[in-house]
Amino acid sequence: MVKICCIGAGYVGGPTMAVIAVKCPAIEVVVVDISKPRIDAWNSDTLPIYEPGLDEVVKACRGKNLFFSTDVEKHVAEADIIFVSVNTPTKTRGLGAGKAADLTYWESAARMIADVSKSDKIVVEKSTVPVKTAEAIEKILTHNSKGINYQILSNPEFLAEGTAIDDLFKPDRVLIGGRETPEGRKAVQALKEVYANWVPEENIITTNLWSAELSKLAANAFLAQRISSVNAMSALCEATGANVSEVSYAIGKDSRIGPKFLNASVGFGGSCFQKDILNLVYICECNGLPEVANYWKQVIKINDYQKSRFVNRVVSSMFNTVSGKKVAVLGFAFKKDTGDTRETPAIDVCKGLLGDKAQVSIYDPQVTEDQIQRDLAMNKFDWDHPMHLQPTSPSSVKQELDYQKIFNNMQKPAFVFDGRNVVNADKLREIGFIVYSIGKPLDAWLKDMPAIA
Ligand SMILES: NC(=O)c1ccc[n+]([C@@H]2O[C@H](COP(=O)([O-])OP(=O)(O)OC[C@H]3O[C@@H](n4cnc5c(N)ncnc54)[C@H](O)[C@@H]3O)[C@@H](O)[C@H]2O)c1
Ligand SMILES: O=c1ccn([C@@H]2O[C@H](COP(=O)(O)OP(=O)(O)O[C@H]3O[C@H](CO)[C@@H](O)[C@H](O)[C@H]3O)[C@@H](O)[C@H]2O)c(=O)[nH]1
Repeated sequence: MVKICCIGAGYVGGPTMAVIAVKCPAIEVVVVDISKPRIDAWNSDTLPIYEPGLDEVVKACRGKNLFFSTDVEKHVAEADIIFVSVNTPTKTRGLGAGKAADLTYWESAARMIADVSKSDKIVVEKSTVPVKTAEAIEKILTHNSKGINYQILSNPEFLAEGTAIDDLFKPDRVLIGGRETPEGRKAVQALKEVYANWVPEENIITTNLWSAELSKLAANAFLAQRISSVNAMSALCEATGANVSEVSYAIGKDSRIGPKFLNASVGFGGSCFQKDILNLVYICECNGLPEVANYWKQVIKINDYQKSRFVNRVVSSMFNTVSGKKVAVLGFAFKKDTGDTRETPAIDVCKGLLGDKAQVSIYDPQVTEDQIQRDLAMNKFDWDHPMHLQPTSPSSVKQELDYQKIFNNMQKPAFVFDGRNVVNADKLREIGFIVYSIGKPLDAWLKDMPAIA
């Protein structure tokens, strides 16, 4: 029986390994982590992350061929294939602080693998890492190899939170990079055979190591760039009377552009886009490519601009101050169907409003009050915050808001600011609300109170 061990039981390690286990009954999969509360939660009825469909997959194979354990060394020693799926946050100190990826967790995992291994291993980079990381890992592993043969593969993960299980069941592609040597090709083949249990062969791409590592950063940069592009357009739409949804639809009909990922928003969030673009920017700078670095930096600058623009709209609409005014914030996670608050634009929006002394009440069915308090207490540089994986109790009860009742109880004029273009603005206007929708023609009220973006 092939044995897989995954180091890191987070948003990637947990769901990815659960899907491998459910699709490959002949493989034993053990997910290990240094965090006991996290492992305990994976072994309980309340999983540490909320992801539609995850409970069912875990329940189907946990205790059969899927295990969660804190006994990291034992399971690493026994494994044939080791996935490393630890966090790789942005460095907050020292060389490259604010941009470069912090590989502390990766390095300690690699050193531990070198220490405890007694048989040949395939070590798979699942975490998103800077291009050329495999070379550094190879050095750590082979430095003290005791005759053990290590093959390093890059197998970046492309799942998006909120749709992780669907994405893993039907990936657009699986990417495997390896050394172009006979041993390297053999290792690539071994990993390919795992995925071939459910992924069609034509969707499994094999490349060299550096292409695989860089493709992950490139994919996230391209995706985030689309959002910044449409968000930049949303500002111009508001200034001209164009409607960003109509513009997105019209351009998305061009098959070269395509319709996906063109929704204007208050800005992208999540643990990946900003971190990975900053990392890309740093790599470009280190390779003497400042023009390329500046090009990608703009994607983040527009994202920051979009968040400030939203806050400015709120404040300027209410006579340039929200001091003492009660603002309800509906939704705090970085997107729907997740409880993850890493880099959520809601943090910046709430901080902007609190900075203007608003009274802010926040609600998100997937996020605990403690988590929100921690997020708002953190200063901007604490990019990775390990507390985010506390068990949550997913509530699937959908509650419809009674906007008429809400309106009746609010001070007038009453406002709704929609950072995701999800409310029915016409209906709300009929009730009497002044509504701001990103990138849509402005209400007369808002036109008279131009925001300084
Ligand atoms: N979150 C996503 O949607 C997503 C998608 C694709 C790729 N990625 C990438 O995957 C990687 C992991 O992301 P994540 O969101 O799962 O992170 P996470 O913080 O949710 O999980 C990482 C886990 O690794 C554990 N860990 C750290 N060092 C360890 C060690 N030495 N030994 C054992 N366990 C250790 C931590 O305790 C934590 O539970 C990152 O590089 C990220 O960029 C994330
Ligand atoms: O048209 C869109 C699409 C997304 N978003 C926002 O963009 C952010 C990121 O969304 P999404 O990409 O769906 O979620 P992530 O879980 O961050 O997934 C991204 O980051 C992962 C980590 O690297 C990759 O694996 C995925 O392929 C990549 O989509 C969220 O705040 C969304 O609300 C928009 O504003 N407009």
